[in-house]
Amino acid sequence: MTSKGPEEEHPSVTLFRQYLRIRTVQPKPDYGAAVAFLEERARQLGLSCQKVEVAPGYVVTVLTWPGTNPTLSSILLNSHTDVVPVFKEYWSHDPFEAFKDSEGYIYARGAQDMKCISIQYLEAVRRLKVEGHQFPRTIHMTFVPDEEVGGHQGMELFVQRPEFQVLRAGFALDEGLANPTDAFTVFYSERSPWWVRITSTGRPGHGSRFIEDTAAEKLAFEEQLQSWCQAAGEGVTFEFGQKWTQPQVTPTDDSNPWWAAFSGVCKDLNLTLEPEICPAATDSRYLRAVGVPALGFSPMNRTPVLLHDHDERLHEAVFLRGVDIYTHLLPALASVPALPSES
Ligand SMILES: CSCC[C@H](NC=O)C(=O)O
Ligand SMILES: [Zn+2]
Ligand SMILES: [Zn+2]
Repeated sequence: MTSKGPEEEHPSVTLFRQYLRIRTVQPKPDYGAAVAFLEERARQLGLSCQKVEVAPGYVVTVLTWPGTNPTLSSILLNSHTDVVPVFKEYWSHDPFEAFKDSEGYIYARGAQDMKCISIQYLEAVRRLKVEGHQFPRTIHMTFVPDEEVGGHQGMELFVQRPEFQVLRAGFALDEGLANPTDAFTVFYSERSPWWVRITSTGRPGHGSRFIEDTAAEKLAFEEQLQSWCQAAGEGVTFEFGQKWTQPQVTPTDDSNPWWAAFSGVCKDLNLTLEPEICPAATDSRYLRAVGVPALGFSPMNRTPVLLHDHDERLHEAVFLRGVDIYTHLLPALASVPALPSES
């Protein structure tokens, strides 16, 4: 796809670039500006907009497109609003300018992780609404803060709130990763993060030894740490910065009607899926832990994995193809017939 001049730019791309310019960058994200942007989108789309302040200054914004059958559970489309910091000196362009080069690559922090997805959800819903569609299941879009620092002031609190219960989420989509090949990655589970802080009050100097990443999977790992600290002598302690112990798997076979709908659409569109366990933690873990099956999916094929990297970028054609893909996925997901538990 050749690049178009600004006057010819696809409006979905223009909206994406506007959202990328909002500085929701850790450690001091401008969440107020993101919420205002989303409220305006809700107004434009004729959707209700609910703001749930899960902690002071931490708002989860929920845009809702009601379905025709309120007895059915809903589809939850999740994205986080925060982005990771930048080392500006290593970027070819200002990471908050959303510069588009002559080939159509959009450079910005959040271009892959994951402001693209937020706008793709919104633009897919807009298209479907304009075409006059309505589906049995309600579609909620949740825009959550704090994911990049663990989600403790975001999704972790939100799933415990009455406002979350009221959504009656039956299935969720959340972030995945770009895939440099022709295929699309989809995550059905995650590694469980165990972040360990070891404190040694012994002799000064560099007393640390980095832990092999696979060791955290061993059931006896905590005891091993305990014994290492004891063996090291008085005044050596450890604490967990994160310790996730509720790994859940979303089934990827046709016994799961959500998977059947999701993978069926991908098949119809001739998209090759690569189902994997996510090598990192996302807000999906909080959703799965409260019983909501979730898939991590960022529709970016033929795209190098550049999240958190310098020069994070996404081609506008890949972005627009993602809007198309959600435009096909949402009708199928929001039309999944009543589950046995719903009848
Ligand atoms: C699907 S990989 C991305 C997951 C990751 N979560 C926090 O590090 C993030 O950067 O948002
Ligand atoms: Zn992310
Ligand atoms: Zn990230």
